[in-house]
Amino acid sequence: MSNLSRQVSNSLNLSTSPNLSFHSPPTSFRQPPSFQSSASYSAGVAAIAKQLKPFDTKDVKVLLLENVNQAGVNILKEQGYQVEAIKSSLPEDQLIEKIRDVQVIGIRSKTKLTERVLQEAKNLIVIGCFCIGTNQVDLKYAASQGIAVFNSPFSNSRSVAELVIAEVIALARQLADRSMELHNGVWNKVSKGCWEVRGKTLGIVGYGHIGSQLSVLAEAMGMEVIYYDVVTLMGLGTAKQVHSLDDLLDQSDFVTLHVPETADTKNLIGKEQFEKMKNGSYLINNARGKVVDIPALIEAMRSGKIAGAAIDVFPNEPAGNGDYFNNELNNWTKDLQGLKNLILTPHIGGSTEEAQSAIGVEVSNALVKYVNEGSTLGAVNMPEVQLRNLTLDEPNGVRVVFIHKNVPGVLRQVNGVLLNHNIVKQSSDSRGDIAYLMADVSDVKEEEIRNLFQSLEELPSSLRTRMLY
Ligand SMILES: NC(=O)C1=CN([C@@H]2O[C@H](COP(=O)(O)OP(=O)(O)OC[C@H]3O[C@@H](n4cnc5c(N)ncnc54)[C@H](O)[C@@H]3O)[C@@H](O)[C@H]2O)C=CC1
Ligand SMILES: O=C(O)C(=O)COP(=O)(O)O
Repeated sequence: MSNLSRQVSNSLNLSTSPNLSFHSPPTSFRQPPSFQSSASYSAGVAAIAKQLKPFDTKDVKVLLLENVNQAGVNILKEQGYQVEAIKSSLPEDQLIEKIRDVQVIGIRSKTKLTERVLQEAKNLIVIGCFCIGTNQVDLKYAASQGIAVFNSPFSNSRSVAELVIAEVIALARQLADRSMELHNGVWNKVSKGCWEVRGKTLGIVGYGHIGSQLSVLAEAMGMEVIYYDVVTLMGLGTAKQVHSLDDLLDQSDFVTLHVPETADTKNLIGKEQFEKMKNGSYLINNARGKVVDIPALIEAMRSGKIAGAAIDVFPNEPAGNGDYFNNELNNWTKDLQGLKNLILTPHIGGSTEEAQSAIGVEVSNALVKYVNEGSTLGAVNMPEVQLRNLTLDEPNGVRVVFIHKNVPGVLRQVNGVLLNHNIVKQSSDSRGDIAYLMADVSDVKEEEIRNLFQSLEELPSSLRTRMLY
């Protein structure tokens, strides 16, 4: 089959453009990979894994926004994909224009992939969030269109935790103000209102990857650590979980937020919560802009209730470097900029060389595994399904990926379509309304692929079908 040319139209969801012709992967893509399935070994045959490619890889169009790290860009380019990498996010109209054309999009925290945008993304099969948060993507709608979403769940956690440590000390010592004053020629040597952090209590809201990492670092500096989380979690070191957010606010000298943006965390910290915090305590927000009611923070800082704050994330953030951060973006910006002992940073919590290259590699590899092999391992909106490799000694093997509504009777229908072929292996799982099925089928002739594809697409439960070979 490898030498046959394929004419398969875009309506089959096999490629981007209706007019493209499809060819087998070049032989250069069939290098023996380092991984061989354990089953092949156990059979005593060192079978070579077959490198699956859905289409001539240069037909795969990828749009990367928000300055995705070069290590990630390179991985996608090495596959032969057509990669367009842009340093900023795009206004919605330009995003819609571009997303229509691509199978793969990579974004960071800024680009909103709403239902409105995704409705236009007719060719899109997968989204890579080159960051932790996935709140910027309508995950449910994406799944309903058979679009898988991947992220990097912890590659920048350490970077955020270290930034918080820096901020805790900087706030306790009013470091940003002193530095700013001296930049302006003012010598202001003060100790009033400046503290050591040793023995102070750090209250962590959200004890996940970042919160728990931070917990360890803070204890090493001699801080007491308490945390609040909706889930009961084991504290690291001597950190203790408290029963409620109010308990945490009541006991903490520093409150730091590490929750995702959800309906429940919107304005989690507002006027009422500031009143419950200790007099002269500090707030740090590296989570998401909407988690804190900023006008309420401004009031609490003006009154002296809150002695300092560090804010890295904002409800509306500029599209890219060099853009203005002013009242047009958020109508309280000027008031915020006028406050003392307030550290403002441009969403740099995860912005380190280490984190960005690790994220680039991790997410790009997940995208390649999904595009080429159908593996959903690590997907955030689909069940996780993967199959061991097809091997080169299985001639004319085809991998069927069938994303479908999670309703009764589908497996019977799919196996009905595949009736005349040997299903070498099959795996299927569901997550909410969506189910994902992969099957490796042997001895499929070139001309049969289209028919199998069409028969699967015609099943009432079908959301998206892909044939990899
Ligand atoms: N400033 C930056 O550059 C970065 C910001 N982030 C933000 O930090 C967030 C947290 O990241 P991770 O620690 O990796 O996430 P995670 O998912 O590992 O942990 C989040 C924790 O928050 C808890 N949680 C959820 N809702 C809660 C609520 N209402 N009250 C209390 N706890 C709640 C969860 O149970 C979980 O333990 C991300 O979702 C992202 O929005 C992440 C990386 C970089
Ligand atoms: O990882 C996250 O969720 C972050 O907030 C970091 O976002 P960024 O990649 O800097 O746009």
